[in-house]
Amino acid sequence: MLDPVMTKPWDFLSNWFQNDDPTPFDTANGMTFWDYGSHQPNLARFFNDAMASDARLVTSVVIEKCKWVFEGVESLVDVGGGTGTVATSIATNFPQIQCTVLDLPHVVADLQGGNNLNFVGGDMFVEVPTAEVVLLKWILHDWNDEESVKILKKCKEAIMKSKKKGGKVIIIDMKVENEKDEDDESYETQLFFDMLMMTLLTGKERNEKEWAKLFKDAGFSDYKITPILGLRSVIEVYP
Ligand SMILES: C[S@@+](CC[C@H](N)C(=O)[O-])C[C@H]1O[C@@H](n2cnc3c(N)ncnc32)[C@H](O)[C@@H]1O
Repeated sequence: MLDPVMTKPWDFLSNWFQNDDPTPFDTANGMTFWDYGSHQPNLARFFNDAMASDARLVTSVVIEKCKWVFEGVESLVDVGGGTGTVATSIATNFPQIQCTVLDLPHVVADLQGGNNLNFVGGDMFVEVPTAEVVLLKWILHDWNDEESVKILKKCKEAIMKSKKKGGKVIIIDMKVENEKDEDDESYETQLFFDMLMMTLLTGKERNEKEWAKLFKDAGFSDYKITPILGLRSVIEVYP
């Protein structure tokens, strides 16, 4: 997070307010964060390592506290699943689930799957592989509402094409609170992540009302939120 590539965009906030670039990162580097990663293996490597470290912690908590979200599931695609830390853990703990990781081609190019795990290079805005369950961990907060609705619609198409009925999207992401409670650090973390998503990407952090609007706009009928770790929740979204 302290690599100059990540810190430089903060110096460009003022310029960005006066131009039409999508993000301060674009103003500082002349391309989007994801394009930069595809040109600069170093950024991609340390970013993917950071994501994998977070994934190890969060997945262990989800598997311990929310095992039931995966019970009875036969196929799952982890969209934007990075180098596969979450999917590997799910594939190991739930051998009956056929797991697929979808990520950008350069991220998954050299990765090998296993018995019930495979990697697919692609673009989630174009197609999400068919599966009963679609997992989105740390994905939708990277994108604005319009982009998030497009991703969710692709996820819904993937679920509807699955032969097994009763599918869902499982989102692992932040649900922010608008009211400030006694925990200053937790409130500051929400604000920091909201600013970080705006500075590096086109995203934002969302409260429950904002999440619910995304789900409705993408054609989903219901959802259930289970808080798991700090500000992080598991959100199950039903077609
Ligand atoms: C914030 S990371 C989250 C990684 C992983 N889900 C985790 O939580 O550890 C976002 C991921 O989305 C991937 N990504 C970005 N644009 C994508 C696209 N158009 N199609 C598929 N994956 C994409 C990135 O390469 C990155 O691995």
